[in-house]
Amino acid sequence: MTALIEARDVTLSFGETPALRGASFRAEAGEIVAVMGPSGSGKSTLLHCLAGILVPDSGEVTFTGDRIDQMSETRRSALRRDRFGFVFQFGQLVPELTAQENVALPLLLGGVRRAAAMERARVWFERLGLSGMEGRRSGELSGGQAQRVALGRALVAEPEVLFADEPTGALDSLTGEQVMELLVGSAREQGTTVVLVTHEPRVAAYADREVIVRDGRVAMTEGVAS
Ligand SMILES: Nc1ncnc2c1ncn2[C@@H]1O[C@H](COP(=O)(O)OP(=O)(O)OP(=O)(O)O)[C@@H](O)[C@H]1O
Repeated sequence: MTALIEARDVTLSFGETPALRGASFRAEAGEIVAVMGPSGSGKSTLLHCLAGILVPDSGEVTFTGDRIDQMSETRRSALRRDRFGFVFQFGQLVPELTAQENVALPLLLGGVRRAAAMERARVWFERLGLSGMEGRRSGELSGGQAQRVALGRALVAEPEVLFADEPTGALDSLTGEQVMELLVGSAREQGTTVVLVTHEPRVAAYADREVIVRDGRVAMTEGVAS
Protein backbone atom coordinates (compact mmCIF):
# COMPACT_ATOMS: atom_id res chain seq x y z
CA MET A 1 0.00 0.00 0.00
CA THR A 2 1.26 3.49 -0.78
CA ALA A 3 1.82 5.65 2.27
CA LEU A 4 -0.16 8.87 2.47
CA ILE A 5 2.74 10.50 4.24
CA GLU A 6 6.25 9.18 4.55
CA ALA A 7 9.73 10.13 5.78
CA ARG A 8 12.68 8.14 4.52
CA ASP A 9 16.07 8.22 6.23
CA VAL A 10 15.64 11.82 7.35
CA THR A 11 18.46 13.67 9.10
CA LEU A 12 18.29 17.14 10.60
CA SER A 13 20.66 18.99 12.92
CA PHE A 14 20.18 22.23 14.81
CA GLY A 15 23.72 23.61 14.60
CA GLU A 16 25.86 20.96 16.26
CA THR A 17 22.89 19.11 17.73
CA PRO A 18 21.64 16.19 15.65
CA ALA A 19 17.86 15.92 16.18
CA LEU A 20 17.14 13.28 13.52
CA ARG A 21 19.73 10.72 12.41
CA GLY A 22 18.06 8.67 9.72
CA ALA A 23 14.42 8.56 10.80
CA SER A 24 11.88 6.71 8.67
CA PHE A 25 8.13 6.83 9.19
CA ARG A 26 4.99 6.15 7.21
CA ALA A 27 1.27 6.48 7.72
CA GLU A 28 -1.48 5.18 5.47
CA ALA A 29 -4.64 7.14 4.68
CA GLY A 30 -6.99 7.11 7.67
CA GLU A 31 -4.41 5.68 10.05
CA ILE A 32 -3.83 7.11 13.53
CA VAL A 33 -0.18 6.73 14.50
CA ALA A 34 1.30 7.68 17.88
CA VAL A 35 4.91 8.84 17.95
CA MET A 36 6.40 8.14 21.37
CA GLY A 37 9.87 8.27 22.88
CA PRO A 38 12.00 10.02 25.49
CA SER A 39 12.27 13.79 25.81
CA GLY A 40 14.67 15.22 23.25
CA SER A 41 14.61 12.08 21.07
CA GLY A 42 13.37 13.97 18.01
CA LYS A 43 9.59 13.43 18.02
CA SER A 44 8.59 17.05 17.41
CA THR A 45 11.34 17.50 14.84
CA LEU A 46 10.04 14.45 12.95
CA LEU A 47 6.50 15.85 13.04
CA HIS A 48 7.75 19.22 11.80
CA CYS A 49 9.57 17.53 8.89
CA LEU A 50 6.50 15.46 7.96
CA ALA A 51 4.34 18.60 8.08
CA GLY A 52 6.67 20.64 5.89
CA ILE A 53 7.48 23.09 8.68
CA LEU A 54 11.15 22.06 8.71
CA VAL A 55 13.18 20.86 5.73
CA PRO A 56 15.53 17.96 6.50
CA ASP A 57 19.26 18.10 5.79
CA SER A 58 19.01 14.78 3.94
CA GLY A 59 16.45 12.09 3.23
CA GLU A 60 13.00 12.38 1.67
CA VAL A 61 9.56 13.40 2.88
CA THR A 62 6.62 12.60 0.64
CA PHE A 63 2.91 13.39 0.82
CA THR A 64 0.74 11.51 -1.71
CA GLY A 65 4.00 10.69 -3.47
CA ASP A 66 5.12 14.33 -3.84
CA ARG A 67 8.44 15.40 -2.32
CA ILE A 68 7.65 17.96 0.39
CA ASP A 69 11.34 18.49 1.10
CA GLN A 70 11.88 19.72 -2.47
CA MET A 71 8.96 22.14 -2.55
CA SER A 72 9.33 25.89 -2.34
CA GLU A 73 8.31 27.51 0.96
CA THR A 74 5.26 28.94 -0.83
CA ARG A 75 4.07 25.49 -1.89
CA ARG A 76 4.76 23.98 1.51
CA SER A 77 2.86 26.75 3.16
CA ALA A 78 -0.11 26.22 0.82
CA LEU A 79 0.04 22.48 1.57
CA ARG A 80 -0.04 23.16 5.31
CA ARG A 81 -2.95 25.54 4.94
CA ASP A 82 -5.06 23.47 2.53
CA ARG A 83 -4.38 19.83 3.39
CA PHE A 84 -2.99 19.64 6.92
CA GLY A 85 -4.40 20.52 10.32
CA PHE A 86 -2.43 21.22 13.48
CA VAL A 87 -3.03 20.97 17.22
CA PHE A 88 -0.28 21.83 19.65
CA GLN A 89 0.14 21.50 23.42
CA PHE A 90 -1.19 24.97 24.06
CA GLY A 91 -4.21 25.76 21.87
CA GLN A 92 -2.62 28.89 20.45
CA LEU A 93 -5.94 30.51 19.68
CA VAL A 94 -5.88 34.05 18.34
CA PRO A 95 -6.85 35.96 21.51
CA GLU A 96 -8.54 38.87 19.72
CA LEU A 97 -10.94 36.57 17.87
CA THR A 98 -14.00 34.79 19.25
CA ALA A 99 -13.92 31.01 19.54
CA GLN A 100 -16.13 30.71 16.45
CA GLU A 101 -13.89 33.04 14.44
CA ASN A 102 -10.89 30.97 15.52
CA VAL A 103 -12.52 27.79 14.21
CA ALA A 104 -13.54 29.55 10.99
CA LEU A 105 -10.04 30.93 10.43
CA PRO A 106 -8.63 28.19 8.14
CA LEU A 107 -11.74 28.47 5.94
CA LEU A 108 -11.47 32.26 5.78
CA LEU A 109 -7.77 31.98 4.91
CA GLY A 110 -8.69 29.43 2.24
CA GLY A 111 -11.09 31.91 0.61
CA VAL A 112 -14.45 30.71 1.97
CA ARG A 113 -16.91 33.59 2.44
CA ARG A 114 -17.45 34.73 6.00
CA ALA A 115 -21.09 33.62 6.42
CA ALA A 116 -20.38 30.13 5.07
CA ALA A 117 -17.18 29.81 7.12
CA MET A 118 -18.94 30.89 10.32
CA GLU A 119 -21.76 28.41 9.69
CA ARG A 120 -19.36 25.51 9.11
CA ALA A 121 -17.48 26.57 12.26
CA ARG A 122 -20.70 26.67 14.27
CA VAL A 123 -21.41 23.01 13.58
CA TRP A 124 -18.17 22.15 15.39
CA PHE A 125 -19.40 23.75 18.62
CA GLU A 126 -22.20 21.19 18.85
CA ARG A 127 -19.91 18.35 17.87
CA LEU A 128 -17.29 19.32 20.46
CA GLY A 129 -19.74 19.96 23.28
CA LEU A 130 -19.09 23.69 23.18
CA SER A 131 -22.54 25.06 22.36
CA GLY A 132 -22.90 28.52 23.86
CA MET A 133 -19.15 29.20 23.81
CA GLU A 134 -19.07 30.56 20.24
CA GLY A 135 -18.67 34.19 21.27
CA ARG A 136 -16.02 33.69 23.94
CA ARG A 137 -12.43 34.71 23.56
CA SER A 138 -9.57 32.41 24.59
CA GLY A 139 -9.15 34.18 27.96
CA GLU A 140 -12.74 33.18 28.82
CA LEU A 141 -12.29 29.46 28.14
CA SER A 142 -10.85 26.69 30.34
CA GLY A 143 -7.79 24.82 29.07
CA GLY A 144 -9.90 21.89 27.91
CA GLN A 145 -12.45 24.14 26.19
CA ALA A 146 -9.69 26.09 24.44
CA GLN A 147 -8.11 22.85 23.27
CA ARG A 148 -11.46 21.67 21.87
CA VAL A 149 -11.76 24.97 19.98
CA ALA A 150 -8.23 24.39 18.67
CA LEU A 151 -9.32 20.92 17.58
CA GLY A 152 -12.29 22.38 15.70
CA ARG A 153 -9.96 24.84 14.00
CA ALA A 154 -7.60 22.00 13.03
CA LEU A 155 -10.37 19.87 11.52
CA VAL A 156 -12.88 22.36 10.09
CA ALA A 157 -11.30 22.37 6.65
CA GLU A 158 -11.31 18.53 6.59
CA PRO A 159 -7.55 18.11 6.31
CA GLU A 160 -6.04 14.90 5.01
CA VAL A 161 -3.51 14.82 7.86
CA LEU A 162 -3.87 16.11 11.40
CA PHE A 163 -0.57 16.73 13.18
CA ALA A 164 -1.05 16.74 16.93
CA ASP A 165 1.99 17.54 19.11
CA GLU A 166 1.26 16.71 22.76
CA PRO A 167 -2.37 17.82 22.37
CA THR A 168 -3.19 16.82 25.95
CA GLY A 169 0.14 17.85 27.48
CA ALA A 170 -1.31 20.86 29.30
CA LEU A 171 -4.54 19.17 30.44
CA ASP A 172 -5.47 17.03 33.44
CA SER A 173 -6.01 13.39 32.59
CA LEU A 174 -9.83 13.45 32.47
CA THR A 175 -9.93 16.56 30.25
CA GLY A 176 -7.15 15.04 28.14
CA GLU A 177 -9.22 11.93 27.59
CA GLN A 178 -12.23 13.98 26.50
CA VAL A 179 -10.04 15.82 23.99
CA MET A 180 -8.59 12.54 22.70
CA GLU A 181 -12.06 10.97 22.33
CA LEU A 182 -13.14 13.95 20.23
CA LEU A 183 -9.89 14.06 18.26
CA VAL A 184 -9.96 10.38 17.38
CA GLY A 185 -13.73 10.28 16.81
CA SER A 186 -13.69 13.28 14.47
CA ALA A 187 -10.60 12.08 12.60
CA ARG A 188 -12.18 8.67 12.02
CA GLU A 189 -15.43 10.24 10.86
CA GLN A 190 -13.58 12.38 8.32
CA GLY A 191 -11.02 9.72 7.38
CA THR A 192 -8.24 12.05 8.50
CA THR A 193 -4.80 10.52 9.07
CA VAL A 194 -3.36 11.50 12.46
CA VAL A 195 0.28 11.84 13.48
CA LEU A 196 0.11 12.13 17.26
CA VAL A 197 3.24 12.99 19.27
CA THR A 198 2.86 12.10 22.93
CA HIS A 199 4.88 10.77 25.81
CA GLU A 200 1.76 9.49 27.59
CA PRO A 201 0.95 5.79 27.02
CA ARG A 202 -2.71 6.48 27.83
CA VAL A 203 -2.88 8.96 24.98
CA ALA A 204 -0.94 6.71 22.60
CA ALA A 205 -3.47 3.96 23.34
CA TYR A 206 -6.00 5.85 21.18
CA ALA A 207 -3.82 5.24 18.10
CA ASP A 208 -3.93 2.28 15.72
CA ARG A 209 -0.18 1.92 15.97
CA GLU A 210 2.78 3.28 17.91
CA VAL A 211 6.29 4.08 16.80
CA ILE A 212 9.10 4.89 19.20
CA VAL A 213 11.70 7.55 18.44
CA ARG A 214 15.09 7.08 20.13
CA ASP A 215 18.18 9.17 19.45
CA GLY A 216 16.74 10.59 16.26
CA ARG A 217 15.65 7.28 14.74
CA VAL A 218 12.36 5.43 14.69
CA ALA A 219 13.25 2.44 16.79
CA MET A 220 10.36 0.06 16.45
CA THR A 221 6.74 -0.36 15.51
CA GLU A 222 4.14 -1.99 17.68
CA GLY A 223 0.47 -2.70 17.91
CA VAL A 224 -0.37 -2.79 14.21
CA ALA A 225 -4.15 -2.68 14.05
CA SER A 226 -6.04 -5.19 12.04
N1 LIG B 1 14.86 24.98 17.45
C1 LIG B 1 15.83 24.22 17.97
N2 LIG B 1 17.07 24.71 18.14
C2 LIG B 1 18.06 23.95 18.65
N3 LIG B 1 17.91 22.66 19.05
C3 LIG B 1 16.69 22.13 18.92
C4 LIG B 1 15.58 22.87 18.39
N4 LIG B 1 14.49 22.07 18.39
C5 LIG B 1 14.89 20.88 18.89
N5 LIG B 1 16.21 20.91 19.21
C6 LIG B 1 17.00 19.80 19.75
O1 LIG B 1 16.79 18.68 18.92
C7 LIG B 1 16.64 17.49 19.66
C8 LIG B 1 15.26 16.86 19.39
O2 LIG B 1 14.24 17.75 19.87
P1 LIG B 1 12.69 17.45 19.73
O3 LIG B 1 11.97 18.64 20.23
O4 LIG B 1 12.41 16.96 18.37
O5 LIG B 1 12.51 16.24 20.76
P2 LIG B 1 11.19 15.63 21.39
O6 LIG B 1 11.37 14.16 21.36
O7 LIG B 1 10.00 16.20 20.71
O8 LIG B 1 11.27 16.16 22.87
P3 LIG B 1 10.11 16.49 23.97
O9 LIG B 1 9.40 15.20 24.23
O10 LIG B 1 10.91 16.96 25.15
O11 LIG B 1 9.26 17.55 23.35
C9 LIG B 1 16.86 17.89 21.12
O12 LIG B 1 18.21 17.67 21.42
C10 LIG B 1 16.53 19.36 21.13
O13 LIG B 1 17.24 20.02 22.16
